[in-house]
Formats: sequence, structure tokens, C-alpha cells
Amino acid sequence: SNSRRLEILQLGNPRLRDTAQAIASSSDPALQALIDQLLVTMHASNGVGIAAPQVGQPICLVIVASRPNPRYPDAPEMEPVPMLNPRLLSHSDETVKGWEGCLSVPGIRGLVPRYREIEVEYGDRHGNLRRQVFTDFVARIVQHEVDHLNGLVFVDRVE
Ligand SMILES: O=C(O)C[C@@H](Cc1ccccc1)[C@H](O)SCc1ccccc1
Ligand SMILES: [Zn+2]
Repeated sequence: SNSRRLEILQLGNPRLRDTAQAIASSSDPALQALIDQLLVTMHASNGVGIAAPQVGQPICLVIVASRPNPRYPDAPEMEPVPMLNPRLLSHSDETVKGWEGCLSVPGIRGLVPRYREIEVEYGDRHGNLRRQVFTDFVARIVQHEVDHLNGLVFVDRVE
């Protein structure tokens, strides 16, 4: 198949990130099943994103799936994007405050500052390395989900 082996990092001490045992590769059927499970869980919660640790899987995997919603009516409609080992390469100095919620912190909303623009490197679900710039609400979701991989939730960032 055309999927390349991309070693998915296990969460743990960020300093050990480079030595993290690769626990799954993108061609691993179990990883593809996990991506599908995350999509189902995200849609069931009317979410616009989700991170693997939120379903108890301590691996570097998130899904970003912006769509218009009551708080962000002009948010872009996008195909859900699974990101393996997402890494922020650069960001704007400019931050914007916006409302966030979280599957793991039900019933609470907070005003959170996020970079307005970010550049992200990640593996797609087929193991191909991607580099992409995101802005505004989609950039917010990416930052929110990557925080989950580092054990942070949005309440940690409310000013
Ligand atoms: O816990 C999660 O990752 C799902 C989050 C995704 C999110 C991140 C940043 C900003 C908004 C949402 C939400 O629970 S999805 C529900 C939602 C949708 C739109 C606006 C606010 C909350
Ligand atoms: Zn969350």
C-alpha cells in the first residue's frame, strides 16, 4: 500500500520524546481503528476536535474538524484532519482571545488567548509528512488539541 511507516510517539515526559518507544505505525490497522473511534466520539459530542488522551490512548494523535457553530458562525467547514505527532514549527506574535469548551471539562466555557496563526508539521493518517499554516478558529482548535498531548486543558490558559 502507499502508506509509509510513520512511528507514532507515545506520550510521556516530553524530554524523552525522541526516545519514546514507537508503539504504532501509520500502517497499523489498530491505529486506523483508533482514528475512526476518535471521529465517532468527536461527532457524538458535537466537537470540532479531539485528542487521543481524551479516550485514554496516551499517543500523539489528534483530530481537527472545524465547522460553523453558534460561537464561530464563520468557522470554515473542513474534512476532519487526523494529525500524527503534530509539532508547532512557528507562530504569530499576535494572539486572539476566544471562547473554548472541552470534552474533558464538561459544562465550562472560558476565554482563552491563542496564537492567531501557526505552522504545524504532522503525519497524515497514511504516514505522509505534512506542513501546513492554520489561522483563526482552526489554529485555535489545533492549539487546544496539541495542549491535550502535553497534559494541558484550556482552563490552564484562561487569563
Ligand atoms: O475537548 C476537545 O478537544 C473538544 C473541544 C474542541 C475545541 C477546541 C477549541 C475551541 C473550541 C472547541 C470542544 O469541546 S468542541 C465543542 C465546541 C465547539 C465550538 C466552540 C466551542 C466548543
Ligand atoms: Zn479539550
